[in-house]
Amino acid sequence: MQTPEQKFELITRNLQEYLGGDRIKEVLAERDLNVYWGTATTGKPHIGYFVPMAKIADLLQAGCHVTILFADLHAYLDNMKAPWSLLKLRAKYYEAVIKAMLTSIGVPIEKLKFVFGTSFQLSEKYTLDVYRLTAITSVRDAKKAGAEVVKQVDSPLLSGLIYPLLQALDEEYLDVDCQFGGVDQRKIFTFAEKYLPVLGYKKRSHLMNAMVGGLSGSKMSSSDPDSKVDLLDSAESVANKLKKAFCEEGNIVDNPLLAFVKAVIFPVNTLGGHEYKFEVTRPEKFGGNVAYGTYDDLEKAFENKELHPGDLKAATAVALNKLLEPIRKIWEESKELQKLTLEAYPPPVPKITTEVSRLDLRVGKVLSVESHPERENLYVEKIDLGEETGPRTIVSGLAQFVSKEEFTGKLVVVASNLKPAKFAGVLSEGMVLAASNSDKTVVELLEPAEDSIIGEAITFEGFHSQPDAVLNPKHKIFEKVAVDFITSEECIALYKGVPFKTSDGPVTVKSLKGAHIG
Ligand SMILES: N[C@@H](Cc1ccc(O)cc1)C(=O)O
Repeated sequence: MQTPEQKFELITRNLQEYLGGDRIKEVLAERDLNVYWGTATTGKPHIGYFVPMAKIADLLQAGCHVTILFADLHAYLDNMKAPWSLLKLRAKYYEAVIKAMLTSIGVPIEKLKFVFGTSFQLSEKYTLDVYRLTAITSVRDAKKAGAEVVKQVDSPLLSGLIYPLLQALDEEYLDVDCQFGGVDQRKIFTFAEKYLPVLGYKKRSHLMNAMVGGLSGSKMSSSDPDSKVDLLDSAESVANKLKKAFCEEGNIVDNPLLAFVKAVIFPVNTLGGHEYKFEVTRPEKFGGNVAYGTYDDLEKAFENKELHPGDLKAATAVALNKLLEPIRKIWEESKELQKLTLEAYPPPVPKITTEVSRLDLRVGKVLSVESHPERENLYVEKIDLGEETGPRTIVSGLAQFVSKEEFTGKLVVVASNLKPAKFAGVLSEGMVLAASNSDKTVVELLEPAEDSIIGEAITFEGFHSQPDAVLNPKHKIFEKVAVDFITSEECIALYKGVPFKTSDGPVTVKSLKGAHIG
């Protein structure tokens, strides 16, 4: 049996900071503590996640009731780091990988409670509390609270302001005494301490672990592949990344490797009072094998230059791979998890450049349509392409196929970087795209989806867009590309089988299938 003091010691050891220690002690004097740790289900979790996992092991050992929150809605609210369509899949991936990590370090996962944010954050009561909270929170406080967690962008979104409010409410709805998180969460934690009581809810305590730095010296981030070690990286890749890590001989202050060994390797391997030695293997001529029983011994040896960076890196790679091996094994043995990984984090389609990349196709709005003064098969339109220089004049051979009434006001697709050319005396500054059947008896306009934006570019997935300012007519780029413009069985305009797209979806024609576009 542990005393409340022993439990408190275990709960708070190795933390960078905690708030509300007295309240924790009060609870412990009567019963075990209810705690939760939340993670937004965004990018793939990396090895830095071992730090909170080690603390979760401590919490369980101290008899705490621990809940793990997969904050799926938060992943969306933070600049759509997880797009809505991938939300469920990302949350599933997190669940699998976090459970694998816990298992790898010997934590009995059946003692934990796992909860998804959207399973309770969309209830009527919770939603009303969000509104109540928005009505008493200043924009300034909301902004400040999220500053170190929510991605800061040039034009901040409202969702990022609401994020900390929901995190504060989670404490009430998960019915805990205490929230645990990285020290980066500090401002959200103090926000919660200030505002929950205003809503008539209990003020919670907060536990904060230190953040481990990225291997190149900065914060570990998914956007810098060399600074981040993924939980499913191969053993060789782990060794290679550590080899490249920033680690100066004798420097113990700015040393991501040592920081990682201190925050993860020692705590994880000494859970439950286990004996552990950090082992370094090296040839006799470099001092032979050594083992360090405490982090302090290791640090001292490194500071005194008795341990070389190369040897520290190799030894850390071995220790880390021991933690990762069971996780890799779970994935290797599960086709389902491999599939989930690909679905939750679809690899970006590599883009290619072809002649279509050089075209500049834009959404235009037809403002007016006149008959051409000399040619009865031609129209002269004014078309708005959203340009500061005003609408363009464009001549089109559509008079026999489309009435003026039908044409006026329509959204169309305009080839906007053709060299301006005269048609029977009228200068045309572009070309309206249309599909036609083989004997040219039916011609139909290409129609962007109705909420497309005037002036936006038509895109083709998988193809780069690098339009020429003006296409040289001698090279016949447009003509060459147009050979591969064709409408599908669903009347969608395609280039080599890829739809013409705007922000509102594919571009279509009224009825022509398998028809050429020009
Ligand atoms: N803010 C946490 C995620 C989180 C979300 C909601 C919570 O209630 C708790 C935690 C993070 O940065 O990952």
